[in-house]
Amino acid sequence: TKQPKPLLIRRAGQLVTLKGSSERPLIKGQMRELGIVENGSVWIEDGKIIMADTDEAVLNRFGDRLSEATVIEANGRLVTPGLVDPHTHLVFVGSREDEFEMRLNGATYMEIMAAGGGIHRTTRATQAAGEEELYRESYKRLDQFLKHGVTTIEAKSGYGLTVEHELKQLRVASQLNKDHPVDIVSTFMGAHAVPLEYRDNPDEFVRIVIEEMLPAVAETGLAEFNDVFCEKGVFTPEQSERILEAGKRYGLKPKIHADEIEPYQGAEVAARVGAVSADHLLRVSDEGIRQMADKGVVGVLLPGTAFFLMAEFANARKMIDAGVPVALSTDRNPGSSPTESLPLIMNLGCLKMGMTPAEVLAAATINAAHAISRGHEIGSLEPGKQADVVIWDAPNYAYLQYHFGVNLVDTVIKRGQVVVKGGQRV
Ligand SMILES: O=C(O)CC1=NCN=C1
Ligand SMILES: [Zn+2]
Repeated sequence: TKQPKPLLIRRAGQLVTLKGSSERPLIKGQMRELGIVENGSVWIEDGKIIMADTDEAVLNRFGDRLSEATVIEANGRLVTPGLVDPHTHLVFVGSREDEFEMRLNGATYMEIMAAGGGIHRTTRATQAAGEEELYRESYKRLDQFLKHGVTTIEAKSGYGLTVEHELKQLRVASQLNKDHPVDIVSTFMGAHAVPLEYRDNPDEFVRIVIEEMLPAVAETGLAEFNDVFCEKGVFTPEQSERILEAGKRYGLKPKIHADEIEPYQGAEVAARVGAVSADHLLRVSDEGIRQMADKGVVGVLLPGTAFFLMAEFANARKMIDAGVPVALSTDRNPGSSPTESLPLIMNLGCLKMGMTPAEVLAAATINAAHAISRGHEIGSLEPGKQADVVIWDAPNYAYLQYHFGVNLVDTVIKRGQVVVKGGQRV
């Protein structure tokens, strides 16, 4: 078949390459080394980055083929790798703005959940929904992600809580991965909540997750990771560890929702099981931080949830300085973080978690890629990487965090194809 024409993105004011970060996530001062090339250009062929360097160097090598290439002028604007969101609950139906209003009238997230709302409510709606409705509602959220510069996301199940409905969610995510430009990496999260009917016997539900759900999911190959909501009133550290160790036996890499609402040793569980990431960490202990840094567990921070639940923010500064590789995510879900704007999450990283504009960019690209085991394919602009690129209506990377609350995405390129132009889907 005829290969598509080469694509040349020319003359970026700042080309953020993040080169040299494919082997392992960035820690400490490395998170501030963005590999910026002034007046940079990118040569793309067959959906891959061939060269990302100064305009002069790229033209020296490819100038004789300029006439056969499609040229996009960056005209001095900022060019970065496509953003990566390593933690979403993408596949669900419905919304919970009434619970949002209840919380603003004094109710708490856990009170609402204990009364049968929250996750249980979205679970009932998702169990009742067909695959077409789940697909259609999730497709719209993927368009929002793409318009905000996000080119790869992780998507969890966890609103099914039965074998049948968990597999339904994972099938929808798999089909969306085929049909939509945004790449999707899937996580099984049967251990998202203890269904109300097992509230008096949670260990029976843990047994169902381990003995019935995990083998069924593993057999389909529809999930790469296994995640658990380790939280007071949900799954204990002991139950979480059993579920994650069982997932490893089926080849599913562990992730964990850790220390989100109460300090609960979730980070310590992550270090013990060798989790790829521990997520939330608003209440993580110093010992948990030390163990995560020691084991290279990526700390995925979700300031959208802290913002939306009016809770305290994770101490990113402390984790970065302690050597934990930090990533950022929207935690897109209908209850605690209903947003697809990873750029807004980056603003919160700066304004509420003590991160610098360079660190939040590393956290929403290469470190997020490592949090979903994709550090070799995406998250930086280097030869051989997938050609996922964003041209921003901004002169430099600091401007992204300075001009907040609006969408500054101009063009998104996914595997070498223009999929957003002038901020609109094409
Ligand atoms: O509230 C939800 O639907 C999702 C959630 N899981 C753990 N925290 C929030
Ligand atoms: Zn979550």
